[in-house]
Amino acid sequence: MGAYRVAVFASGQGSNFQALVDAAADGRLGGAEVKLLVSDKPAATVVGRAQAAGIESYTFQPKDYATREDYERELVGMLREKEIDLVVLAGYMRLLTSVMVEAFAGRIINIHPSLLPAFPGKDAIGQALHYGVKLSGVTVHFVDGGMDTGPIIAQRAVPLTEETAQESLTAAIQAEERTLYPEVVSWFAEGRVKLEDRKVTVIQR
Ligand SMILES: Nc1nc2c(c(=O)[nH]1)N[C@@H](CN(C=O)c1ccc(C(=O)N[C@@H](CCC(=O)O)C(=O)O)cc1)CN2
Ligand SMILES: NCC(=O)N[C@@H]1O[C@H](COP(=O)([O-])[O-])[C@@H](O)[C@H]1O
Repeated sequence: MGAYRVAVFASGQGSNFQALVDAAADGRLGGAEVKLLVSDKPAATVVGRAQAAGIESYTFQPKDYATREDYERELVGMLREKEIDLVVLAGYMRLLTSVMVEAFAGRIINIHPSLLPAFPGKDAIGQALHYGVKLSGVTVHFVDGGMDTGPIIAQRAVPLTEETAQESLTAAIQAEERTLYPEVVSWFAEGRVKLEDRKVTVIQR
């Protein structure tokens, strides 16, 4: 049996992508390999990170397709052809339709910069600051048909003080993300994640 094959979907800077690539190189990804980067933003920084790491990237522009389903059907075909085991969304800023969600049921995860179900969607950090929470954090969850509504796999808390501003909270959250996401992917590579209804269990080694 070959290595556990991961495709990362990203639209922006790619710090989570880089953390996953670095973890694989350091042997901290449970034997998984990042085999592909997919981006809807061909000029995004993350694409340059993939090129620098020697990882294949596939970019597309949603405006070139009549519907989301059209480009997702192409993505599904490619992911199957490359025998991808797990789709890891890492700052991928497009809603997935049932085409992707059903084709990779139980094999698509996302990282979100809040303690879901609080502050789903865009600008979760800004939402948390505006609300005045004393504790925010990071969530890794399964991706389902809703926006950030899938079963929760792992969470890490990040405290706020009166001095916490957007920049410092973003830095603290992204530091937690860079540690948590590789750990969660390694659990999948080791076959230790079980999902029953909405209950997620990670089997201890
Ligand atoms: N079916 C699902 N798809 C996605 C999920 C999910 O839980 N279920 N998570 C998101 C990630 N995400 C926040 O975590 C997110 C993605 C997309 C958007 C959004 O408003 N996108 C717009 C386009 C924005 C743009 O082009 O810049 C859109 O899709 O029309 C907000 C939050 C990933 N997908
Ligand atoms: N709603 C999704 C969302 O807000 N995702 C967030 O986008 C950032 C991507 O950073 P990166 O491109 O440096 O990995 C990450 O902080 C991730 O949690």
